[in-house]
Amino acid sequence: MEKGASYYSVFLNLEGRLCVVVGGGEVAERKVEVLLSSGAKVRVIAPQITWQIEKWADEGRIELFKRPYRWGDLSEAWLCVAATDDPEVQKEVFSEAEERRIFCNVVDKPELCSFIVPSVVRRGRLQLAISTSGASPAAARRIRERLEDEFGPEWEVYLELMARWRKEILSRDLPEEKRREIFTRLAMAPIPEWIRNGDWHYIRAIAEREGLFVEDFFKE
Ligand SMILES: C[C@@]1(CC(=O)O)C2=NC(=C\c3[nH]c(c(CCC(=O)O)c3CC(=O)O)Cc3[nH]c(c(CC(=O)O)c3CCC(=O)O)/C=C3\N/C(=C\2)[C@@H](CCC(=O)O)[C@]3(C)CC(=O)O)/[C@H]1CCC(=O)O
Ligand SMILES: NC(=O)c1ccc[n+]([C@@H]2O[C@H](COP(=O)([O-])OP(=O)(O)OC[C@H]3O[C@@H](n4cnc5c(N)ncnc54)[C@H](O)[C@@H]3O)[C@@H](O)[C@H]2O)c1
Repeated sequence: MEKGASYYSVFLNLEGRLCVVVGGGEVAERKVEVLLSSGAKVRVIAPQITWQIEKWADEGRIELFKRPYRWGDLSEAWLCVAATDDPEVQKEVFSEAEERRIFCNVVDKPELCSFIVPSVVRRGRLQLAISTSGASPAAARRIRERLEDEFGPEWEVYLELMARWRKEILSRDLPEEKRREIFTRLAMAPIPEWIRNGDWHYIRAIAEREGLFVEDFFKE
């Protein structure tokens, strides 16, 4: 059985960092969209582009070089994506990336990728990233759809609440063990379910028990 790479999962902070996408078709567009939502500075290099990529360029959200890729285009990049329909160009982009030690996603060749992109469920600060290590992108999508049903929008609210409580608890002068006990108690409570059902009184009760504040969080 073909084994493939054993990938290392990370969450990159791309805020303000240049990411170069070579190619401007449907797949490039999908990759650009995710890069933009991660705060990356995006440069697209392609002679033909989708209307959406054109629109992002017109709005100044991305930089667009409307021409074929040439060696040197990756010089300032932190990360790149090769999303053309030309296998030769894909190889050239990958070899420039390797030479410059820039991570490169070659969308039609998992063997050439130095990183691959997961399927993601996003709920505010929660991200569930799913990968099949390239075995089946369609299966990754299916798993995402199942997780989307299980982890609804209430998880965004829940994590805002937990982040706020965590900050408050950390500001108390408590021994680490005590703190951990509180975090565990809060994490074990079915708070997302209560949020979903609008059971604010349960949430208020658990907060009060821990001496936490919720009044201005839920505007009923
Ligand atoms: C997760 C997601 C993120 C994203 O693209 O940003 C993603 N592909 C998605 C969807 C998707 N891609 C394809 C289909 C059609 C069905 C099918 O072929 O299965 C569907 C399903 C659909 O569109 O419904 C076709 C396809 N994809 C790749 C190849 C080449 C090959 O495998 O050889 C071909 C054949 C091309 C052809 O022959 O024409 C390769 C890759 N696609 C990956 C990621 C990486 C591995 C991810 C993993 O498995 O862990 C990897 C290795 C490289 C990379 O792109 O990073 C996104 C899910 C979005 C969502 O959640 O809905
Ligand atoms: N990874 C994935 O999720 C996934 C999904 C579907 C398809 N694919 C594969 O990804 C590839 C791209 O798919 P698509 O539908 O976006 O293709 P497409 O035909 O819509 O777009 C190809 C793009 O490549 C550009 N291009 C061609 N030569 C170039 C060059 N020398 N320099 C710069 N840009 C150049 C074109 O201008 C065009 O914008 C295909 O090989 C496809 O099989 C990958």
